[in-house]
Amino acid sequence: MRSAKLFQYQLPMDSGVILRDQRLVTREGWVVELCQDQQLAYGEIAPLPEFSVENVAEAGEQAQQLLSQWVAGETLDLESAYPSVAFGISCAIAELAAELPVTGNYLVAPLCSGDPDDLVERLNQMPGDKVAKIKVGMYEAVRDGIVANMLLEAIPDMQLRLDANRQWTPLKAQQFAKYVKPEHRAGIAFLEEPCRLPSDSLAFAQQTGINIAWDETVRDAGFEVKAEQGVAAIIIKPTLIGSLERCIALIEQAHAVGLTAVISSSIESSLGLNQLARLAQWQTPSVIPGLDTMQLFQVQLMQSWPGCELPVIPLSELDMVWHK
Ligand SMILES: O=C(O)CCC(=O)C1=CC=C[C@@H](O)[C@@H]1C(=O)O
Ligand SMILES: [Mg+2]
Repeated sequence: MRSAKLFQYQLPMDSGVILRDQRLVTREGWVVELCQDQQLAYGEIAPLPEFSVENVAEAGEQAQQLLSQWVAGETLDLESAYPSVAFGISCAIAELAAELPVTGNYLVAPLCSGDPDDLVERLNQMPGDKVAKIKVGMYEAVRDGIVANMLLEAIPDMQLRLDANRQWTPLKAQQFAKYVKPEHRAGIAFLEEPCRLPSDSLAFAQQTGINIAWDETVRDAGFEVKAEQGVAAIIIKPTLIGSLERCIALIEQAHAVGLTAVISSSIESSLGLNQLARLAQWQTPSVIPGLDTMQLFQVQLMQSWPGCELPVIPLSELDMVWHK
């Protein structure tokens, strides 16, 4: 016996969350509940504005069609579903089948987009490998270079991840690199997407010795996982990529050619974030995932994220919009 429900959520965000061009005031999405033989399982469908191709309404509509098929015992074609829908439904199915292990990797790479002194403080308190992520490309490239160099000098055993989100021209990327002393460059685990064009990013990595990682490029049509000089990692944001199967296939391809795969958030609620931590522990156990995004919310959903004290909204407070 199978049944399914779809709940809608709207969660208030912290005041300063800016996506590419807009402020994200409210995070909207859906919670999938599957029930089979009295067993319940959950998944989150949360298309990210400006990043996802689908919007929240389109995702909800498609989720209802697929869930009806699931209840009827049909095989689902998640490969052609919207990425957020495929991810949310496949997580719930994997949870039901006890395929998605319950232990998670909750060691996150602290994310810093403001004061680098706060980051030094957090890193000094961090157990084990010191990994941090800073957003670059928002201010002067020279300033970014100085900040990166300062952090690498202050914490020599740190592995720094940087993310430029394709903001730099090749010239600006060079200006950045100029301020990072050559002896510190190996401390940069990777710089995500320095330039608008992947070919410029690749040339930058090869010229400067600063490793890069693909994030946006992974979602470009025709992307293939391959080993290239200067490329260290691929970033996998499952909500933007698709089903668990698709994410795992990408992770396996990355490992096969010697690339690191980093599971990263698309600003899911604590429900989805916990599942991402479990996916990370399962498929990329030795890599710190990019999941330091709980701080962007004002509330949590259904489950709490370890160490987070924000209030938790229970499922009973959400509107159930569909069931079968
Ligand atoms: O990768 C991480 O450590 C956290 C996730 C993260 O930085 C992002 C998630 C989603 C959209 C973006 O605002 C941002 C990114 O630029 O990658
Ligand atoms: Mg990015």
